[in-house]
Amino acid sequence: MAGQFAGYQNEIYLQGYGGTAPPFTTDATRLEAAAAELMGPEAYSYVAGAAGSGATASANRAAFDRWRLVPRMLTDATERDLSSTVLGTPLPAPVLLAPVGVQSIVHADAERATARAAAALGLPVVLSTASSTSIEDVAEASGDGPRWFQLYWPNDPDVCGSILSRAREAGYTALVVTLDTWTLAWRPSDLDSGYLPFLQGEGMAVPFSDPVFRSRLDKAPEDDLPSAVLRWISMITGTDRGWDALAFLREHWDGPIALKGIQHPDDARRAADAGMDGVVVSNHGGRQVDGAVASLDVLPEIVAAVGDRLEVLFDSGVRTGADVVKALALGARAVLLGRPWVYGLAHGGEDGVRHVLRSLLADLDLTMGLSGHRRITELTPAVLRRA
Ligand SMILES: Cc1cc2nc3c(=O)[nH]c(=O)nc-3n(C[C@H](O)[C@H](O)[C@H](O)COP(=O)(O)O)c2cc1C
Ligand SMILES: CCCCC(=O)C(=O)O
Repeated sequence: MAGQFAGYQNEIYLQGYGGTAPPFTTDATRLEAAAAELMGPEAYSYVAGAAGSGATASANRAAFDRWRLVPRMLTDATERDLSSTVLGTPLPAPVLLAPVGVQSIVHADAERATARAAAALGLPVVLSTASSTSIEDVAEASGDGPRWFQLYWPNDPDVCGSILSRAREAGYTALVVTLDTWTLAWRPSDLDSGYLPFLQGEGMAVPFSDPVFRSRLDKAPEDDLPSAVLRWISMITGTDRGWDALAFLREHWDGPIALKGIQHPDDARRAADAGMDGVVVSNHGGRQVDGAVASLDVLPEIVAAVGDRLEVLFDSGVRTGADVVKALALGARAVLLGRPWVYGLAHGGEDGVRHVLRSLLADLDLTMGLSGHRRITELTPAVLRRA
């Protein structure tokens, strides 16, 4: 197990392609700057953008900086095993690819490229309902790789049931239900460019390939795109359902379910009361409520509230191996990574995503070893100090 991921460091040195030379940088900030040059300005703003002033997106990063690792010496951490099981899925390391919609605006290979890169490393993709590739096509690209499905919850029960049964059929094992985006937040960069990919029919592959959704339309999406898009948007927006409605999902999904976008311990308790298997502590990467609390800042209290009843996953702001260690030490079962691999996709499709994931895993592996930790279970709050 030693160097299972750390070996990528040697590979880079030996081939002499570190820094900003080809193929790609290993630094998250430079990666984003380079992606900005490669992507169209609208697509870049959409991916990088945040709600409002960007206060929550910045707070997500600042929260990591308030915790520091305390490395331990002579612990014999040369042999390391980062493996873990998350919502029933055995993983080589507790890292998943966060659900990210409309990947066609980033690269022509879109979700297929991402699925292949993730599968090569044994990390799960969480396929977005707002995908630009269908459930079945991504399953095919993912092959034997682990895959989960993220639901934007249609208020038409038959449409919802149809999408869920397609995902189960196609081998997606866990369901992530996103609750924090029942309407899009105020996002100035997209408003200023007047850019919303959905209105151009991007990110519609899941509903448009669904027979039940199609049966709800007067005209097929191929004949009347705007009406089909608006019909779908009207189905997934609104907050007419309450906690009771989770019973419907429990009935229609026989695998684990996690609720994404949880930020209050009482909501986490309600998730546990409703028979959910997990929550994802997340503020959607600062894309929804501007001024919302940093995701990492609420993680400990949510773990304290429900950590013994369900699995607590985490996202928003993870960029480095040390960030992963900090989130796991504060009680996360696993972390989801968002924007960085999307920038990798912009750089080089499947290779770019793989590079970003391998870089993060190598950094995580080295940070674990150099801090004196061999296993994920050794990460507890005791390995951190407040800065
Ligand atoms: C371009 C983009 C699209 C996203 N699309 C979705 C989505 O379709 N469903 C969802 O649950 N979250 C979506 N998210 C949120 C991510 O799943 C995740 O919560 C967030 O990106 C994590 O923060 P990070 O980017 O700082 O790592 C999206 C994020 C970005 C940047
Ligand atoms: C319906 C919104 C899908 C994309 C998304 O979640 C985001 O842009 O943050």
